[in-house]
Amino acid sequence: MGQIIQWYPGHMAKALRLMQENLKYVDIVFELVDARIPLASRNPELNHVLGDKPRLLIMTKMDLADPKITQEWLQDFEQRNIPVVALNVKDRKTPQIVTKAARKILAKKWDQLAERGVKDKAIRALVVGVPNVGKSTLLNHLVMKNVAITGDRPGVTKKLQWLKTPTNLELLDTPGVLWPKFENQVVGQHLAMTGAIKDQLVNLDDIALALLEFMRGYHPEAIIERYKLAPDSFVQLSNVDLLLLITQKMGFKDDYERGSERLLIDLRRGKLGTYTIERPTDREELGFLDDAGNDSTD
Ligand SMILES: Nc1nc2c(ncn2[C@@H]2O[C@H](COP(=O)(O)OP(=O)(O)OP(=O)(O)O)[C@@H](O)[C@H]2O)c(=O)[nH]1
Repeated sequence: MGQIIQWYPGHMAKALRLMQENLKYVDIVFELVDARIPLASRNPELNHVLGDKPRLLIMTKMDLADPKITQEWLQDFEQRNIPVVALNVKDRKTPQIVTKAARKILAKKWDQLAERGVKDKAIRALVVGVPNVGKSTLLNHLVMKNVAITGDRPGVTKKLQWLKTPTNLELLDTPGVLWPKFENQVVGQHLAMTGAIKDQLVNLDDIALALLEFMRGYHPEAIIERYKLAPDSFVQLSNVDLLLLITQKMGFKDDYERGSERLLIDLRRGKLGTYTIERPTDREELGFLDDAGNDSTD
């Protein structure tokens, strides 16, 4: 259960401090959030740590999210003057999309540099985000196979290692790990549903019940079809009874822990369709900042 260590406040503080120290070496921060849980997968502390450092918000796993709600989120962040893109990190176009967005954000500064004779300067970036959000996948995808470590830059405790990309980015080789804000039970459930918290750390049947509650309001037909339930099961049964019924249909008799695990695997593998758990209107309920700078940690 080594992962538990990630939740220690001391570790969180240390990681944030390290990130803060590394910030001075980069031009921009790529903050990754999961498109299905754009609130729970952020850490409001980052707003403080970043100060006025340019940031590009990258909503990952767009292919698993509800496209309509992704559009709502894009608008929401844009209205808050946070430059944002949504993507499937593994998509071929990802390096172009990310590089173009970063260039746009830094265009003015780069124009000034060009006037002073500095041409084609690489953009240096730090990738940050909560566990499982896609940081390593993005790094690997951006550098493609031409991994080249550019050496000899000053660093905090050691020389920093940079990865060059074919699109003229230079990425710090170690992404910054952020911890989710974990005070709110519902936030924890959302993180667990998407797999951002390791299954060993949570009670799977609690998460499965939370998932059924979500599906009840959002997408009942996905559950009905997948597990061949009677159409009115959602109306007649409590979540617990529904979970037991689904467990039976899966052939696990009354082993609802196994049923819960399978239900979550089905969700994460996209067998229940695309879904987005959080909408822009959930900010207040989940105790999240409004991104105008007045966040809940102020
Ligand atoms: N479908 C889909 N899967 C993704 C996407 N981005 C990442 N993944 C998958 O999500 C999982 C986690 O990705 P990682 O790149 O390891 O995430 P990380 O942020 O580096 O995780 P930690 O090392 O735990 O901090 C992997 O199975 C990836 O293949 C995406 O945009 N779409």
